[in-house]
Amino acid sequence: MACAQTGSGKTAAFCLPIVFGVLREGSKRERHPSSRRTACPSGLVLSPTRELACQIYEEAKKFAYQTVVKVAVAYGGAPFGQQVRTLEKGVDILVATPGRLVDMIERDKVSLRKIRYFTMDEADRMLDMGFEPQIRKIVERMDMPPSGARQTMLFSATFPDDIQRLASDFLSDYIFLAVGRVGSSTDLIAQKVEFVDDKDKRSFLVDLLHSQGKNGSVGSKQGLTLVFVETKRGADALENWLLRSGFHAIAIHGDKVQMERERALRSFRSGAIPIMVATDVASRGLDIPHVAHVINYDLPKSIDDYVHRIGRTGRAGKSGLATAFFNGKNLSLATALVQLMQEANQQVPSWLGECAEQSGSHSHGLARNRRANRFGGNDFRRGPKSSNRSYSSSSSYRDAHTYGSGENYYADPPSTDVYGYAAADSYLSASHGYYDAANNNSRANESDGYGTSHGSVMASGWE
Ligand SMILES: Nc1ncnc2c1ncn2[C@@H]1O[C@H](COP(=O)(O)OP(=O)(O)OP(=O)(O)O)[C@@H](O)[C@H]1O
Repeated sequence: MACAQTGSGKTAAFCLPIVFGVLREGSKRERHPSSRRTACPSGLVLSPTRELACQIYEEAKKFAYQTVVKVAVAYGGAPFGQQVRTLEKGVDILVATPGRLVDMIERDKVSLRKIRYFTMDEADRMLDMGFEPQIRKIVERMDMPPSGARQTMLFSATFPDDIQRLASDFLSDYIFLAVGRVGSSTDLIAQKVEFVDDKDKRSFLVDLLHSQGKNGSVGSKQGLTLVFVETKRGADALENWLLRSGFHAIAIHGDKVQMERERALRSFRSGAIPIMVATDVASRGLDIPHVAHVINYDLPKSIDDYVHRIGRTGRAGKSGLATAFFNGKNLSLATALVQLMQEANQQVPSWLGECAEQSGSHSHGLARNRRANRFGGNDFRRGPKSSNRSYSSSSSYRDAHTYGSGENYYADPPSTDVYGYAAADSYLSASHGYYDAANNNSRANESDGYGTSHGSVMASGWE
């Protein structure tokens, strides 16, 4: 179970080991004994959205470049037959969205019986209410080898406790790996919050875009702006409004046919259309290099969604800007937003601090939970109290607690702040289990020698 901030390079972190594993074991590209046409990949990567599946596929192909490893993609909204024909030629690593995968398995086009590497990207999203039944079906009822017989990797920038608990059903004896402050946004993103009433949002947005420059592009020609709204209808309406106001804008949401979605993304990515209005379909995983500004025209309900949305900028060591329109409807988010901004060294407007205080004990409670859940490599197996525990010595902690597998496996931080966020750059990792490289600037060069039974664990930051 691996957590690292948005834009820090998780795709490579799961693709490379799979490609390496397939190469090491020799690409067999097996077919099902009873049906020569059924593909039996050894690696499976699941993604919550079609666009993200395509992006992972493109990345995985690069990592497998000039090797015998074959990568394929299967996602809904695109012609079934075409994808099947590719699979029939043989595939080692299949990247898929859950719905299309289930369809392919049920039609005997794919079998999971040879899976050795199973990855869920955006795993917390994959295991929330929307996807969990499908994932359970894929993992538990579709011939996939059991958890001990395959390597299972779950990746996300956010990992709430309840989802971790659920995820452990799919894992056996696993390591929790955290790089950076889990669930937090990177301080490469400058976060601004403006108080804007619903009725003023359009004119506020237009002013903001005008101040950015011609056509709403940020700075240089390629500076792109991504505007998040709550609903599909809202996305279309705002796209129309922006077009009528003289901006080049395009909308992307789940009600558009796949070709339109892909066209929108292509035009935005290339800079031909510098403003994209999106629902949460574009909030996770998408890596669009020149997104300079993310605007939360409508704030999401959960702070984790906010973290993923603003994470479309400030990627791969670059800086970015995120602006949120906040009003009375967003009070329940105030406390978590204030905390998040403080943790990322952002200036919090005094009125927002007051909103957080006014929003009352309910959200304070939420915030406390979040704090306990978020930092210091917040492996839920450590228990809720761990965030406030002071670690006087690693051995006393190790003696006091043992998790799941019955092994002692800790990487105890020499010191933690009140969030349980380890201040140290790196520290011991024991034989198995929990590992936390707590500093985003963790030093790859100094991180050798973390002897784990899985081999050494490298934590690479941006410096
Ligand atoms: N070692 C590296 N050096 C430079 N760039 C890198 C490195 N690793 C990854 N990148 C680049 O960083 C960008 C972000 O990577 P990636 O999309 O994998 O992030 P992520 O952690 O999965 O983010 P998210 O949580 O938003 O899905 C990509 O453009 C990728 O090519």
